[in-house]
Amino acid sequence: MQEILFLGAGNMARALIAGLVRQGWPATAITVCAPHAERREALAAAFGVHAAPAQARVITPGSTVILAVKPKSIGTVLAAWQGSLSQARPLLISVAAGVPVASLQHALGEALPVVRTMPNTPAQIGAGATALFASPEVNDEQRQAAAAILGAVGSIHWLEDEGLMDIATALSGSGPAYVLLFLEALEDAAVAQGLDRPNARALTLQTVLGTARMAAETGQSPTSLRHQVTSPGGTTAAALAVWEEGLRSLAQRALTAAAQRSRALASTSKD
Ligand SMILES: NC(=O)C1=CN([C@@H]2O[C@H](COP(=O)(O)OP(=O)(O)OC[C@H]3O[C@@H](n4cnc5c(N)ncnc54)[C@H](OP(=O)(O)O)[C@@H]3O)[C@@H](O)[C@H]2O)C=CC1
Ligand SMILES: O=C(O)[C@@H]1CCC=N1
Repeated sequence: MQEILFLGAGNMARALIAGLVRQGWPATAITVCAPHAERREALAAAFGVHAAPAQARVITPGSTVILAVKPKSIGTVLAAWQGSLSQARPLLISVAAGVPVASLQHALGEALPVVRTMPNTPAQIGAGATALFASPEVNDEQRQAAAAILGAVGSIHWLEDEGLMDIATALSGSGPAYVLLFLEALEDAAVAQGLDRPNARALTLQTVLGTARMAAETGQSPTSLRHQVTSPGGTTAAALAVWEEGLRSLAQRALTAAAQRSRALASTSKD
């Protein structure tokens, strides 16, 4: 199994490591490197991976490096690792929102093979969704290596146009937060109308889970499945009339805002 070095020990590194180890990736083939000892050691304790301080700049040839730091830290981190990356020429997988391959290669000072990805936090239970874009320097073997790593923690979706990474980021990278906000809003509305919180939470969760599974497993379109719930003149139609007042335009505005922010993050990585 190939060696993986994580640069960064935050939320996304944790989600990917949790998912990889849960899916059977050997923990001893994973090293996590970050400046704060508590955070990297917490990952070592939780998952059995190796932890190393940020100064340990050794990269094994043939390994994969996963860049999991904030866009604004990328310039500093790549400058610090430049010598070791240049020598070992590993496959570099970036999970950073908004940061184009060209910016990463500019920071590296050379065109190393880079797979730019946008995973999401359900990766921690093997239920992630990742969009991927490969730079021209990535060979078939490296493409397969990236697919094996991200594919171990969920579904993978290659994009041929890097420009689409911003909308993929807005949809699936940030998407878990939208679904969670929807869960919160439904649960709170039910509680406000008298349902106890444990029942409100359980009914909300199972409704969203069951509906997503039904859509995935039947292969029917969301529109068709929605019609099956909606009796003419019934309760669902009464609620949908309210949702239709704003939900679709809110979805457009929310994804536009996220995609714009993704594009803007590219400039923070050059600081
Ligand atoms: N959170 C999410 O849902 C998603 C995030 N992403 C992307 O993942 C990346 C990380 O996000 P997230 O995990 O949420 O952020 P966090 O702030 O949780 O983690 C950032 C990590 O970067 C580490 N770091 C900072 N400087 C260095 C350095 N010099 N060397 C090594 N590590 C360093 C920090 O170290 P320390 O812990 O020591 O301070 C920290 O562990 C971002 O680019 C984001 O766009 C992509 C998809 C989804
Ligand atoms: O909010 C963010 O910027 C990151 C990228 C996608 C999800 N979280």
